[in-house]
Amino acid sequence: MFGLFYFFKRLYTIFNPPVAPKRSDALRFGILGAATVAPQSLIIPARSHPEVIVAAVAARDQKRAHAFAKKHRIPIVHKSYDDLLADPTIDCVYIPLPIGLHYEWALKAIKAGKHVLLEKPCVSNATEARSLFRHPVLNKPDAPILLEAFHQRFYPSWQTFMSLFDSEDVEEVNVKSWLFAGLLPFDDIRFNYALSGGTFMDYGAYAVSTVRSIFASEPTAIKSATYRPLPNGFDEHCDEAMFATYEFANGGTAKLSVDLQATGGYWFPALTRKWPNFRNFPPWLTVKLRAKKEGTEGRFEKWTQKSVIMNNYMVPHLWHRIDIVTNTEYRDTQEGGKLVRHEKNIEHMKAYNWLTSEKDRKCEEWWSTYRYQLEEFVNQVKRREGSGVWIDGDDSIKQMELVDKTYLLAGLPLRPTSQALETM
Ligand SMILES: NC(=O)C1=CN([C@@H]2O[C@H](COP(=O)(O)OP(=O)(O)OC[C@H]3O[C@@H](n4cnc5c(N)ncnc54)[C@H](OP(=O)(O)O)[C@@H]3O)[C@@H](O)[C@H]2O)C=CC1
Ligand SMILES: O=C1OC[C@@H](O)[C@H](O)[C@H]1O
Repeated sequence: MFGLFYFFKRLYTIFNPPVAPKRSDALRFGILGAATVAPQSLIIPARSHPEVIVAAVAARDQKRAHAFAKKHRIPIVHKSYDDLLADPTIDCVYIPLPIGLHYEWALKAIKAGKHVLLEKPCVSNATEARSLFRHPVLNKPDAPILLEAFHQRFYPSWQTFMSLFDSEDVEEVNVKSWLFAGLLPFDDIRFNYALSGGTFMDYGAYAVSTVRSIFASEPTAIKSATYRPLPNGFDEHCDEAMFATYEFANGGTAKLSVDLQATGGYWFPALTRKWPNFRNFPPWLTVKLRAKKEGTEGRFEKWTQKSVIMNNYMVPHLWHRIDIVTNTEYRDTQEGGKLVRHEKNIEHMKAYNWLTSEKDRKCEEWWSTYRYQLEEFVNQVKRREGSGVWIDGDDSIKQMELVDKTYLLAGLPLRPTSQALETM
């Protein structure tokens, strides 16, 4: 009963956080585009941050820009994205544009000396990623900060989850990221090749980032990659779903299943094949660790095997649960290792804030993934240490290299490179 009350109170506060008085040295953010995601990813989190002011927005359509600014109490409306970048009162720029425009505007923004919070995935492909993250502007002293906004990695539950195992011991990872069919129209920006759409760019980006973090390395091989196309009449270069298997140097494998139009899976498949499928929503993943021999008692060997499951790894601030499943087996060495006893234990964990052992890290139970991300972004801009969680440019480049390789193996073209590409 009390649990339910605190659950709803936390949810309410995520969307209605207390407003912090702003410091005189607060960073002034501008947003490129009146994007749907901007309130959840920046505008609401900014309210509780004493060092962040959302000061300006620019949209292609002036009426839309003014309506957006009024709704979210943003004082300045610029006539164009270029005008916003030229505004000397703006320190940081948030870019929630379609992926195909990320490179061009992120490059313009860093060249204008702005710090950039860039929506995920950072750019369309690895060529763009290398050009952007290795751009000479970022090597200067006092260079702007550029962050690919993989918000979920900043959240305590992800860090807690990662602390529960050693990457070397991971045998198998299974990621299931399905969005039930019908929520996104087939003409959404996510399914538009010219804008670098595709399910693997969207939900897939989270899945790829996740397995790369879990193994703390890049795959040595892609064992398989297959996709399901969009229905006839929609973009043939965009994947509606992608299924891939990767192999890693420690012998482990990762299986990804990402789908933005999940259907079927019910009884009477012929009848229900087009029904939306809610089975793997919210997205979740399992990490299976190698079995370990714990010791010997007389003729018996004790073995344990753990699996760690992260339920709702993408937006854990709404709700999440970490399950730790431990299988203990006793084997008789005089009977060829015959199983004589099996015990199964399941523990549940949650981490809506940092653990007690991490008390020096700042947090509130109602901070969203985006609020944690904003905290670290500001820490980096202000050259402060922060929680230590960060995603650097090399990480973003490797991420896009794997996305590219997967698309090619699946038989789809790389997402198109921007006309604005600069080669060094
Ligand atoms: N971190 C997260 O949790 C999420 C991240 N995202 C990411 O955020 C970005 C935007 O997603 P979302 O807010 O859902 O999308 P929207 O379609 O709502 O917003 C995209 C914005 O891009 C602008 N835009 C500029 N050129 C184009 C064009 N040619 N076609 C369409 N839009 C254009 C529009 O701005 P204008 O107002 O100027 O017209 C629009 O507001 C994507 O990169 C996506 O991957 C999305 C959802 C969640
Ligand atoms: O980043 C995202 O997170 C939430 C999803 O619903 C969305 O498609 C994606 O762009």
